[in-house]
Amino acid sequence: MTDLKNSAGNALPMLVVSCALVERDGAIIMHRRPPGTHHAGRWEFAGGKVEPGETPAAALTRELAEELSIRIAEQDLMPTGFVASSDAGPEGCGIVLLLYVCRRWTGEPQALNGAATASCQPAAICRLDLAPLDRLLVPQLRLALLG
Ligand SMILES: Nc1nc2c([nH]c(=O)n2[C@@H]2O[C@H](COP(=O)(O)OP(=O)(O)OP(=O)(O)O)[C@@H](O)[C@H]2O)c(=O)[nH]1
Repeated sequence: MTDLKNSAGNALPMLVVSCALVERDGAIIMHRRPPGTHHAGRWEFAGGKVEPGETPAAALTRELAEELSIRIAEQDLMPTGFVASSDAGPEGCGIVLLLYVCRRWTGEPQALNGAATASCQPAAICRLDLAPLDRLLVPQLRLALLG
C-alpha cells in the first residue's frame, strides 16, 4: 500500500485513463492485455496510466499512440464515466479509472507487443472476459451511447 497522501490526507490512487473507440458502425475497438501484464489476456478499453505531470487527455493521446499506433486530437475525447477502487492495482494503492469516448482518429488501430484488438458491438462487450474495473464502466458507456 502506498503512503502517498494529498493535502486532505487521502491516500493517492493510481490514475488510469481509457477510451471507447467507436467505429462508424457503432462497434467499439477493445484491447486485450498482453502476456506478462497484470490481468493478462483480459479485455479492456485501450489506455493506461497517467504519468506525473500529464493531464488525463494527454496521457490517453500518448497511450493510444503507443498501444494501438493511432493518433487522436484531445478535443475529440468525450468524458464518459469513471470507477474508483480503493484496493485494486498491482501495488494495492487504489485506482481511479476514467473512461472517454472517441469517434475520430487517424491511422488503423494495430495490436502491438503481443496484445490483440477486437471490434465489438456495445451489447456484446459484457460477454468478453473483461478486466474487473473495465466491466464496471460498461453500463456508463452504454448510457452515454444512448444519449
Ligand atoms: N484497465 C484496467 N487496469 C487495471 C485494472 N485493475 C488494475 O489493477 N489495473 C491496473 O491499472 C494499470 C493500467 O495501466 P497500463 O495498462 O498502462 O498498465 P501496464 O502494466 O499494461 O503498463 P506499464 O507497462 O506501463 O506498467 C495497470 O497497472 C493495471 O494492472 C482493471 O480492472 N482495468
